[in-house]
Amino acid sequence: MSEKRGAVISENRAAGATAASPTPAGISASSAIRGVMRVRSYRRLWYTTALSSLGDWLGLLATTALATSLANGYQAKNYALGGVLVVKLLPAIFLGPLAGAFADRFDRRMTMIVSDAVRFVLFLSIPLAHLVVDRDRTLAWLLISSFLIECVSLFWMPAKDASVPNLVRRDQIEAANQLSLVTTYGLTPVAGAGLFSVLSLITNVLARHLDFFKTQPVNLALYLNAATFLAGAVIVVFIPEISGHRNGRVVEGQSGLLHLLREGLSFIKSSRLVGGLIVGLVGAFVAAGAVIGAGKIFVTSLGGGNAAYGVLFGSVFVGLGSGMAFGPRIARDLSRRRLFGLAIVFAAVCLILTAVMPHVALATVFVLGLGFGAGVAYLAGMTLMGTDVDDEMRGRVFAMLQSLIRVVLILALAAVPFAVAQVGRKTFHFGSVDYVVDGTRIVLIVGGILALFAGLLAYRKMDDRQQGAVWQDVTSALRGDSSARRRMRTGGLFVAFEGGEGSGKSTQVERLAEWLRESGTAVTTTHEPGATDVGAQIRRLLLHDSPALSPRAEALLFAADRAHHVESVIRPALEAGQVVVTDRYVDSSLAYQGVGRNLQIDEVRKISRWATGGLQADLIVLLDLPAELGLARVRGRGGEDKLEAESISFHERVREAFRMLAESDPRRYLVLDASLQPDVIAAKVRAAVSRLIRPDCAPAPPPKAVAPQ
Ligand SMILES: Nc1ncnc2c1ncn2[C@@H]1O[C@H](COP(=O)(O)OP(=O)(O)OP(=O)(O)O)[C@@H](O)[C@H]1O
Ligand SMILES: Cc1cn([C@H]2C[C@H](O)[C@@H](COP(=O)(O)O)O2)c(=O)[nH]c1=O
Repeated sequence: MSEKRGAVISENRAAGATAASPTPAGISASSAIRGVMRVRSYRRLWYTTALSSLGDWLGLLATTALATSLANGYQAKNYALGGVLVVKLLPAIFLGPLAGAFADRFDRRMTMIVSDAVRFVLFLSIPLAHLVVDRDRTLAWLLISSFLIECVSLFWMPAKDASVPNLVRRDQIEAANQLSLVTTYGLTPVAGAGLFSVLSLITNVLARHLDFFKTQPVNLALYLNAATFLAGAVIVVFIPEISGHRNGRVVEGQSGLLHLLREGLSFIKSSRLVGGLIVGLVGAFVAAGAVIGAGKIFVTSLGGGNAAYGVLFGSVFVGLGSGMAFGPRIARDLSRRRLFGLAIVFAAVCLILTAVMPHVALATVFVLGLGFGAGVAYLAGMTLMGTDVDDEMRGRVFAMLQSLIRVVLILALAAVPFAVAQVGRKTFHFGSVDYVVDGTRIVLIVGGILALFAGLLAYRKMDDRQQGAVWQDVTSALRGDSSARRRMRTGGLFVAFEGGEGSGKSTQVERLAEWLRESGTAVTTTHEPGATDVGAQIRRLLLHDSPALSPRAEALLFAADRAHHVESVIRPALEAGQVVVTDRYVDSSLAYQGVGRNLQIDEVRKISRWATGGLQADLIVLLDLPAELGLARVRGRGGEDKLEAESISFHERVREAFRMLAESDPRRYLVLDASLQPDVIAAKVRAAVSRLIRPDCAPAPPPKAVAPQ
């Protein structure tokens, strides 16, 4: 429509729409994960991650089992087992930063392929060595190859982690990390343990008939383990998108690894975000190390046995998993920078409370909370590294933090039993009563206090909303108190129609409003740009007056129109409990300016969020139509405006952008084929709107006959 009227306000009987079926402004974890898995290149990377992680867990079980079976005597077996664990942890301490620089300097895909191929050969060499050399030499080779495998894994990990943000959209990074963490620490350990047991059973059966399997009890697992890495390498060959980014670029002048290392270190020193992440993660892992290191003695001091220790230990991981799975759902729109520090503070408080509990069961509850906080923080940290650290630094930052985590864990695990022994039992006298306090409690409290300071410091360093009160943020996040929900409690509902030129938005806005009015609902129909007096002038500037505007100026003018529109038309109508139906809203800016004009979609989103004060539509109806068809519809009416006059490829990109936006948040969108008959479209829209304004979720009976769908 070339010239639009002002906002039409219909003051019918008050809506009284006691909408009880809230449409969350966020997106459910499962649909976010489905969305990210629809990205082909990411899906392939996930297959590789899953295979590699399965190989890692299977490899850990198989190599430790083989090491103990190769050693003779109780002590030697323990040394062999400890030896495998030590050689697995050691490389991270000195190789981590170098591996990160490597991931930033060389083609990440090639790094992953070569790493997987080398791991395949190394894992395969262990059972082969077992076939040709004696037990002692096999054990020696097992330790050497485990060390080398770990070194190679250090190159694979940052290359993989740093690639994820290049394969998915920015708003999908959190879901991608969630999936990757759940796969690595939830699914594959269980699958690896299950597979290991099954392979052991098979080996036992085979050993009854074949001598080979008697002497080679875990080799089947090692062969399969090697195969997972080979398969992983092959899959990465088919993810060319990983290579299409900055990695592999030769930094002009100085491109050496040493230079990259120095550059990485100075970036890490100067970045408040990375500084906050370091402090926070050190705090979180000191807390985790304290619980793991002191857990057994702590449980014993409370009168618990091995079973209680197992439950307490397991609770850390159950909490971690829940934090990663449900954290984003609970935190919703809370800034991830704030969330990171707050989650560590929460974990620290839980640790302190754990330490003062009189009973194992109560302590377990707080250990769950501790794990939950750590899980939320870890996911938020990973997400921030993906969203807020530039591609060229990401490998180094990932690698540095991963190394740091390992070092802190090793140190905490080593220091805690020592500290407990030093503190011993303390007796405090209060009047005539003596209180005996176990050393573990004191160590746990100290660990909690350290973590608390770390969380607060991280929060201070990273807070990006220093003007806004944190309590408001937190309470509204916990209540799920999005502006959409609040409005729906007052009865207001905000529906936006979006789509390309001539897709039938104005027609459908009118049809919906007519139906609502007939059912006695107060409706405001409106549009962008130009629904207010000021807006009408902006519309002229944007669409008709010459000269052409620069893309940024255009984006700002659309935002200015929107700010005035929201303030003077939309918000008052919603506050009055009306249904507001708009022809175009924020998505038009994201699609036309963000994608059509090649401005960054996130930048445009920020401007719109600021202009609207965060007001989102409860339902976005996307009328989807090939650009050519829509343009043919509107060109018939003459008087083309500046945007209509853009090329067909511009309008096709805009269409794709609308579809992509809908795909990333399917619960808020109704995507309709705009080539259907107007009556059919109108009926589908009515059904969706009915579900939002009627508590029983049933579509309202149409006020008049409509064509069958
Ligand atoms: N479902 C439909 N099938 C065929 N023609 C339609 C359909 N819906 C609307 N039209 C016709 O297409 C033309 C454009 O419709 P409308 O003005 O509703 O689209 P619009 O999306 O608001 O356009 P604009 O992008 O200019 O705002 C009108 O002539 C209208 O009658
Ligand atoms: C809100 C908004 C609109 N546009 C473009 C899209 C259309 O080409 C015109 C509006 O024309 P209509 O006939 O009123 O649909 O403006 C945009 O580029 N960015 C926006 O935010």
